[in-house]
Amino acid sequence: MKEFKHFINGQFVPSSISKTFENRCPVDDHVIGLVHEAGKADVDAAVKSAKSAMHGPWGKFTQAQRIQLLNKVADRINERFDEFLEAECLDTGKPQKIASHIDIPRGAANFKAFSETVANHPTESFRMDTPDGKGALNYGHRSPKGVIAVISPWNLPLLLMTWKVGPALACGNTVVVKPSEETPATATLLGEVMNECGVPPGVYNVVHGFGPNSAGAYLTEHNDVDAITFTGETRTGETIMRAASVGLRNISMECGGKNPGIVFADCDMDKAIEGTLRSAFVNCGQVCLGTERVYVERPIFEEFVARLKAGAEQLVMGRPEDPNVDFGPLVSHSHKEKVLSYYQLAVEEGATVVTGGGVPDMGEDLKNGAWVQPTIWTGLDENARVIKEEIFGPCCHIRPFDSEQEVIDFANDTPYGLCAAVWTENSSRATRVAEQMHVGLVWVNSWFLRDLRTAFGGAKESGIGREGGVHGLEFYTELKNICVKL
Ligand SMILES: NC(=O)c1ccc[n+]([C@@H]2O[C@H](COP(=O)([O-])OP(=O)(O)OC[C@H]3O[C@@H](n4cnc5c(N)ncnc54)[C@H](O)[C@@H]3O)[C@@H](O)[C@H]2O)c1
Ligand SMILES: O=C/C=C/C=C(\O)C(=O)O
Repeated sequence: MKEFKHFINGQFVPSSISKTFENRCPVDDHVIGLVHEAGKADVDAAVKSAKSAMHGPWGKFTQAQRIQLLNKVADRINERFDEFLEAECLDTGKPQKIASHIDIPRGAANFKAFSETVANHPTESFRMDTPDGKGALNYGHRSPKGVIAVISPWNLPLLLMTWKVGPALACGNTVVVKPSEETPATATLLGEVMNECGVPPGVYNVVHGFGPNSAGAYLTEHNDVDAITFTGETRTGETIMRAASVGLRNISMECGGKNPGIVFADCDMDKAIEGTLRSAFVNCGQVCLGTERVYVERPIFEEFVARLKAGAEQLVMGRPEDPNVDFGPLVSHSHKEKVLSYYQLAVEEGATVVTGGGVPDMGEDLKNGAWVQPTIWTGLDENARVIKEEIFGPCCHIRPFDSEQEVIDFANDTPYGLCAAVWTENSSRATRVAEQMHVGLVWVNSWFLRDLRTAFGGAKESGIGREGGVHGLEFYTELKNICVKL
């Protein structure tokens, strides 16, 4: 039986409390392996090793040396691409067709992109006058924060974890990663890659386990953790912020969303349908940036609903390794129960089910998997819970609108503020609407088109802070002003 151990100080180590839990594949519920659960002592050891590594060879590396090493890590992920792909798809059930284009290449790219940013970013400098006429020179100096705790979710495990580990290491920090209990595999595999590339022991550590009273809580409450970067649910983010308040440790929060898609009658209909289909259903709807509320201008409403329904019904479900498959199961049975409870609630709240709404018949072979149907609703009131709460499944509600102001109000009427997609061929309108969205990211005539140099993060309950490009430097480094009297 495969075992997923902690990776501490360059070594794979078992649970100090001799506890393991099963890692199951959501495609058919088979057991992939046993995950070692961290006790407090394991987390202590990981944090200690990360702290010591700051004072070892890693702490003395030049920026160029660090960058060279991280480029090597990226290359090695690509060399072991098939292993990462298989591990990610077993854990999540997602189609290889998707993970081979998104998760694994981005997992590697995250190490290169942030190295480049750090290498090429200037620090500020201000020359000032002084009464003696000789002046003074101020300049900014960035140093690593220290030990960064990385708490990551299960939906894009390698991508979202390396999106934080890449910049953290590029800036010279060390990390302790707590991957989601649902998806321990790729974070563990990355430990092997770190060793193969010669990354010093203690720079990258992984502890496995759950949130409350387990690895997640032990790590975020640990005194020697200098800053915490988190991606996951907003309510979990609140708990982590409370933990971070002790010792006034910095946080970066990327949380939930209930993102609107706004489709104007003057859109390119083919593009809007293709983009909305992806934004609602890719990764079985388990993307924080996904669209769960679609607003369509009334003249094209009927046609849009019919075409989105046709597209949803053409999605091919099946095993990850089948190249024709574009739709996998949800990540787990507990998540399936949550999503199905919203499918039921939608009907209770008065929705018309346009397509889906239940569990597909996947045949004998896959009957134990966490499968649900892609689902589209119409007819709900804007105050319905299904319109207000993040479901994180392959579903969306479509509502007609009559004016630009009306749809802006609908779109913003949510506690979340992660992203929005606007579909129109009128560029003035696109800009006008985009600027009025209370979110961190807007896509016009596209969705999930990512340039790693740009700011990424959410407004309102979708997050605090921005990562990406130079923006991550604010979080991953301590900026010091040095004033030199001339
Ligand atoms: N904004 C973004 O960039 C972004 C990206 C992806 C996912 N998400 C959000 O993530 C959620 C789905 O992921 P999830 O279900 O894994 O989220 P989650 O909040 O349940 O778990 C995320 C991580 O936090 C850990 N955790 C849970 N409780 C904890 C605690 N008390 N202390 C410390 N750690 C704890 C979990 O073990 C896991 O590793 C959705 O809400 C989605 O919108 C946001
Ligand atoms: O589920 C959320 C997806 C987030 C994507 C990114 O953070 C990214 O592309 O960098």
